[in-house]
Amino acid sequence: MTSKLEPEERKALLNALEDTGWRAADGQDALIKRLLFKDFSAAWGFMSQAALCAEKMDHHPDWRNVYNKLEITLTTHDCGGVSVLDIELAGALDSLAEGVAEVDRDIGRPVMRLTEPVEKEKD
Ligand SMILES: C[C@H](O)[C@H](O)[C@H]1CNC2=NC(N)=NC(=O)C2=N1
Repeated sequence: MTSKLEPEERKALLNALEDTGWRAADGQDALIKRLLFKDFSAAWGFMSQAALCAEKMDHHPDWRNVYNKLEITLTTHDCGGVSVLDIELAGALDSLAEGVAEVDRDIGRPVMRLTEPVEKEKD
């Protein structure tokens, strides 16, 4: 069973990853990163490659894609937190994203919506 990173190790590894846009997620023991692509095809192309890579690593991202945006969350179910497997997958995804995506550092924004809220019709 994979174990959670010890606090000191987690801090050091996360510090290094923060330069590439990864953050500790809010309200969940996980890593999160948002990427921006030229268009949907570029996002999907990356996701296809990333899926094959994740499958090889037997460690898989939680992700949400809206057109050219991708929000990736990494966590390890077995231990209910961030393990070395998340750090390794984060590094592999960063290599695949090089040159095809830019980091969306505007992490303070609300989570992407599938649709804009519909304005209620007035009687
Ligand atoms: C049974 C299988 O090995 C596990 O479910 C693997 C598969 N992919 C996984 N992916 C992620 N992100 N976390 C896990 O703990 C995990 N566990």
